[in-house]
Amino acid sequence: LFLSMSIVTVQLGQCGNQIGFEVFDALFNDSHCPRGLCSKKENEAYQASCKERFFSEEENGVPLARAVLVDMEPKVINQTLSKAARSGRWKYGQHSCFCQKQGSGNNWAYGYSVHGPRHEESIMNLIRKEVEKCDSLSGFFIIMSMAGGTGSGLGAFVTQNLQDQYSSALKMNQIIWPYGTGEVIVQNYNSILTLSHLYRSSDALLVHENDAVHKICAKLMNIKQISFCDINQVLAHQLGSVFQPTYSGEGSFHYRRNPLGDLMENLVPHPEFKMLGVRNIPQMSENSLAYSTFTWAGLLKHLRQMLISNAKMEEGIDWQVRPPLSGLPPLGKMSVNREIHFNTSIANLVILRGKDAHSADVGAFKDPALYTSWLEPVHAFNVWKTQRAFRKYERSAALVSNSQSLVKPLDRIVGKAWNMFASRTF
Ligand SMILES: Nc1nc2c(ncn2[C@@H]2O[C@H](COP(=O)(O)OP(=O)(O)OP(=O)(O)O)[C@@H](O)[C@H]2O)c(=O)[nH]1
Repeated sequence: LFLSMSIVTVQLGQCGNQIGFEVFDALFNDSHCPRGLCSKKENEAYQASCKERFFSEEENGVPLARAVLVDMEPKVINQTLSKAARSGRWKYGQHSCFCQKQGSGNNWAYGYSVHGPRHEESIMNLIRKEVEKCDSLSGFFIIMSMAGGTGSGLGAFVTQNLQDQYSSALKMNQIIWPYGTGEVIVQNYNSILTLSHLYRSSDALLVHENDAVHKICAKLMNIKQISFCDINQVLAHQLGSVFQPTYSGEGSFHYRRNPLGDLMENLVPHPEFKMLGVRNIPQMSENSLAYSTFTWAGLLKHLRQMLISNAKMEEGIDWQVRPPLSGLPPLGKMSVNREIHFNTSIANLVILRGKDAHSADVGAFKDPALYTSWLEPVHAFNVWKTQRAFRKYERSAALVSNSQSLVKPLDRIVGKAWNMFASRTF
């Protein structure tokens, strides 16, 4: 009766497949972490809930990721399959991959208009088989880059098909925002095409910026030579801290059944605003973690300031930024310089994991000054909790927000694309 509904993940292109692997690995490792810091019974319920969401069981007992892997070239898929098999703890299904010999060469239209229609039937069949393995389906989690060809073009095509064929299931896309500089020349075109298509067919876009995660690896994790693998592990950690089970309500010890549905309900109150970002705290290397202790009050104070000052990590937060004073007319508000940098939210969800999570005070996130005035502030904030600690963190918090923070990066990409178009680069 209280089993969780399942999520089918679709991993597309190099980026989607590499991230997908790290996500399943993080989920599995966390749910089998020996130090859950909670009762045995509670830990077992947590494991069962995670399993039902993200894994199905093979006959010999090895969990299989509820995932479909799609790429137009075999290299990354083969690497991904063998990494999972080598973990010895979970793997991908033998018949869950679709790949071809030739990529899309960063050509979005090729992914969307050529590969998509050509392989539609095979890909949708694989997805259908995965859906049929679920007792009940919460929805789809679609992982892809925004700037490549296969992941983004084909990903937009597949998302649209999912919308047509599974209109009542939720679709959340995890999209990777490209580095600001030094990547493929057509990334701005590709990004705009991806976003405009997903805006019509997806229920929510969870965005991670490569530049921001790169900085976290450098500053918080102290990694010197940063690889995609490092970036993907940080990203997977953030996603795990959002998608692992939490109690269904205040005082309840049952885990939430429909994670995607609840997430949308809490964070997407208006269908025109569906770009979400994640922040988490604390985030550090295992060495540093061994010597640190945290209080809920301290973590939440920092997390709130990260939100309102639009910082992606704890280091370098601007503590000058304050919510605008209520009662002043909008123009009056803007005249105070520090308030210009204030990041207004539509909705926020705070997720607390670990010791005494029930006693943490999240009142500061309920302040109406944090939110837009055209929605009822009572619906704008939600909190999910569990006593079960996440990975090695005795206490940790994640924040998923629907806020203004992506407006600037979006302006930048649109501006660059127009410039290229105006100088006839296409
Ligand atoms: N975070 C992260 N970003 C990646 C990874 N691999 C590629 N990217 C980003 O994804 C974009 C390129 O998309 P890819 O996924 O490599 O391309 P593809 O979808 O396989 O498409 P084609 O190569 O054109 O067939 C760039 O913005 C890269 O920075 C990864 O493993 N992690």
